[in-house]
Amino acid sequence: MSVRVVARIRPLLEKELDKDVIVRPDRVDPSSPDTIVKIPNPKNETEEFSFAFNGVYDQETTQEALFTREVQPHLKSLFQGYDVTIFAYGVTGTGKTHTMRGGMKLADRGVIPRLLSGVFRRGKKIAKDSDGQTTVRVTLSYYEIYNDKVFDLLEPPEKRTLSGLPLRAEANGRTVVAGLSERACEDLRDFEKLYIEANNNRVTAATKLNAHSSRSHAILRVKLTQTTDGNVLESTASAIDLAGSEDNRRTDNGKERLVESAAINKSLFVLSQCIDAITRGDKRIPYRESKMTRILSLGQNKGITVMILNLAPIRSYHLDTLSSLNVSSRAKRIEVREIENEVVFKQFPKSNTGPVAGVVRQPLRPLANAHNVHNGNMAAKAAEANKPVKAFSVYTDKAKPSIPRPTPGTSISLVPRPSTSKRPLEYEAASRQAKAARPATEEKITMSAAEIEAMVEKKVSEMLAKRTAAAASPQPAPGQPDISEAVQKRLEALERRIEGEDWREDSKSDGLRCLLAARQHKERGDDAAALRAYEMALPYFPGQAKLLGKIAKLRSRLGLPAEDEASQSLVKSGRRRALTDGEDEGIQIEDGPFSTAEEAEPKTSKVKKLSKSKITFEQSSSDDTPASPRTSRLLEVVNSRDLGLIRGLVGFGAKRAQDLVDYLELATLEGDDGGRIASLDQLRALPGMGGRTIERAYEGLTMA
Ligand SMILES: Nc1ncnc2c1ncn2[C@@H]1O[C@H](COP(=O)(O)OP(=O)(O)OP(=O)(O)O)[C@@H](O)[C@H]1O
Repeated sequence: MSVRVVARIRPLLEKELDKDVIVRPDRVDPSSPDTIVKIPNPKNETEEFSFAFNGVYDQETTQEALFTREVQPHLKSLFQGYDVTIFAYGVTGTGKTHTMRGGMKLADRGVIPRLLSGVFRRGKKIAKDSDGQTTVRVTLSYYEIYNDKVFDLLEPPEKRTLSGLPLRAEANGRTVVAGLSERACEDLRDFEKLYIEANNNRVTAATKLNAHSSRSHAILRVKLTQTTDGNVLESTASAIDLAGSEDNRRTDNGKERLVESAAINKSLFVLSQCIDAITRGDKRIPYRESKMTRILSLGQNKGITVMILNLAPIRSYHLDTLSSLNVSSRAKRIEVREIENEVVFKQFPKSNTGPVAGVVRQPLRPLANAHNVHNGNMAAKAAEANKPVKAFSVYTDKAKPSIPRPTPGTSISLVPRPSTSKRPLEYEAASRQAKAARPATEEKITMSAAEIEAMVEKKVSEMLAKRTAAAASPQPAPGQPDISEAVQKRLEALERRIEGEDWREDSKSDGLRCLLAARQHKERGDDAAALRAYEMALPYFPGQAKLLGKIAKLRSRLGLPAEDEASQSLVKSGRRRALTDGEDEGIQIEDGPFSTAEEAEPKTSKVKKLSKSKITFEQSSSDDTPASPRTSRLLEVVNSRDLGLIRGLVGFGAKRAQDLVDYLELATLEGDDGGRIASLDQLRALPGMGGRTIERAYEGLTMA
């Protein structure tokens, strides 16, 4: 079954009554329910885009109706041993919290209290119908991901550590939060008490857009344990209220909010990247890039997933709405193999020694968990059936011709696009075949270094533009030389670094990742998403003329007003403050000016001026005067991208050298200057190269 994606359009708020409504539900034919969301093309208002979903709920939809249609049917499956995940996605202020949590009045209660009510009711019925043979135990854990750190909401805020709780991958493929508390819940009253208390712990702060904006992703896990004659069946319902993405210019966020916002936007951005990667059938899904995506493991959790896309109907959300519609309509194409949890024989704790309602620390379980040990069974079953163990795949309807990409001026209907990508294992098999078919070319490594470099760059470009699926064809395209194993290894190493853990902690890579994603969106023709990604990259590279140029171009293409300088500088100053204060280790960037002398805007160059005034060596070789031999030598070493040579520079350790090389390789993809550094100013403008770094390297050069 694919991830079920439904859209809910919220009503106008009191302050919006005079606003222009641009989002409307529609249906395929008059007798069917709404399944389509229509929204004008921002470039041509006379046309409308249509996005198809599994269900669309209009402004009049009550909390009860939504629950009855979308959640209640899965309660039975939950008790049959399937895991159920329900999550709300959408821009800030679109009604996610309202949908998931709702209000205090009975009619206003959202999905979560209704879900719990259903669980308790059904649990009691099962116990009664079995004459007490079956016991049903409900335990809760509730946590939030705030600035990419996990905090237990069932614990008071004073108990939080700076780094939050760690995540751990279990043998069954699930990601769990280590050291999370669990509390047993006897009935709805128990739950409500806990839930209200925990929500008070949740980090909320007012923004201009929404006075009760939630600044964290909140994840409630309801664990159901059914025991009959010592046999235990466990299943979990997860209800997730994601924080909303937001545009910092629109929300007028302060500095602290900017840091939060960067973390929220990043995780949601990674989520959209994961959705894209899964639907394309990529081998590597970037789950690990954010804690939220690791936990959500969209398409990997083996149960039932419902994504509720919340939408605001008004024009001020136009581009944001389009962007969420794009992401969610792609999510619909993720297919999840439903696998029910196995009944496990287990010595259930005797009632006199077992935990009662109260705090129970979830033990650090051994990797081979006694419960829900799917992996072995799954693997065995999969082997039997000759099926991949992986629980997701993408619809691939190769017989159908591909639907052309939406172009401006065309009304599109985003029904699932036939994908040309392969399922993961097919892909792997194909890539193995491709390697096997390679030996003949492997032997003749007669390329020059420049040719190899060009090949690497071309290949990296393909990889990073996520075209690898196409490249996985067993036969190389006619006329295209295959690449050697050595080059292949180099590419893979680079890709690993980009995808890898080292980069995740490094904010420079976050910025680069945004640039890469922007480029991918641009290639797909999704200008709105590209603009968003470029704008997300801006705080990492403030004042970069090229980046600002791209943003300005896209904004004008999308018919948006030019970038507001004041808000830009707010983003920049907020970013810089966050960096210098070191408030958030997750997004720290190294020291130094980020702008080149030519590119920086005057008001952002305070730090730059300070560091520049200390520099006594050759200031710049960017003007017409020829560079000194020392400058030339330094640039030559840098542009060689030779790790050995670069590490020979004073102040360049392994990490800094590798970062520089990676940056240059990635910059090659972005820029039209071939990623070459032409001046000291340009070099100083690279992330991590500021401060005294370049001065020391320059002074440390010994000239023959
Ligand atoms: N279906 C609805 N019916 C009535 N009011 C709604 C509905 N959906 C949202 N609202 C109202 O809209 C406002 C914003 O909703 P909410 O706080 O749920 O947004 P959100 O998407 O969770 O925002 P954030 O991401 O900032 O947390 C609230 O005042 C809420 O009561």
